[in-house]
Amino acid sequence: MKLQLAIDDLSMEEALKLTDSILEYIDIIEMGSPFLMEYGMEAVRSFKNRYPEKEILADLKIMDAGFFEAELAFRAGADYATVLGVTDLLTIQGCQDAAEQYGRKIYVDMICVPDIPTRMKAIEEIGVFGISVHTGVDQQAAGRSAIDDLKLMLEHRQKAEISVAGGIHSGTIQSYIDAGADVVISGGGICHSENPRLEAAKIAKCIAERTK
Ligand SMILES: O=C(CO)[C@H](O)[C@H](O)COP(=O)(O)O
Repeated sequence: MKLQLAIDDLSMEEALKLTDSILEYIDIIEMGSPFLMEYGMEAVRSFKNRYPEKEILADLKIMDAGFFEAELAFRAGADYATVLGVTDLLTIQGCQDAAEQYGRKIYVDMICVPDIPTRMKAIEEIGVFGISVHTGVDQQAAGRSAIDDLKLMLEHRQKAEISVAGGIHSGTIQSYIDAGADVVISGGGICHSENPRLEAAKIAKCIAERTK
């Protein structure tokens, strides 16, 4: 089980300082969608250069032009790019083609997919590396959590890795671990904690105990 730090709404300076301070606890560094809107692919290049031993995920949430947009991320050094599960399967296939050409990986973000089991089957046929359960920030504000969708996706997965995001922090991580996610993603839980290093350490400790 891996821990993915999502960097969404920090400045570049804040993001580098925070990442430096918690590096030992994280496996994947996500360049979040708002962070990429602010800094573009230069953010991916900078983070890959500074942390070559870590995996970098570009959360592009691709909706169209799958090959072209995924290629932008891979050329900048991303190990993973994301595409939306609600888009056309041709777009997801384009992303997968780019991943195969560059030797990298795609995660399909299932935010707002109405019929998860049916869509998962079609997505798995494309052969993507991973599928993400995602309860978005706006959905979290309306009181939703990702745990039920995670359980549903784990029930229906064939071989894709499953990651989960949606307001996860040290107080809620245990249920996601117990359910059996392959990757847990924490953004605001770590980045907006009063003590991000302590928060990341607590999450990493729960994960380490599970994998003992
Ligand atoms: O993709 C995202 C928002 O669209 C976030 O990166 C993801 O939801 C993780 O952040 P948080 O833990 O704050 O929910």
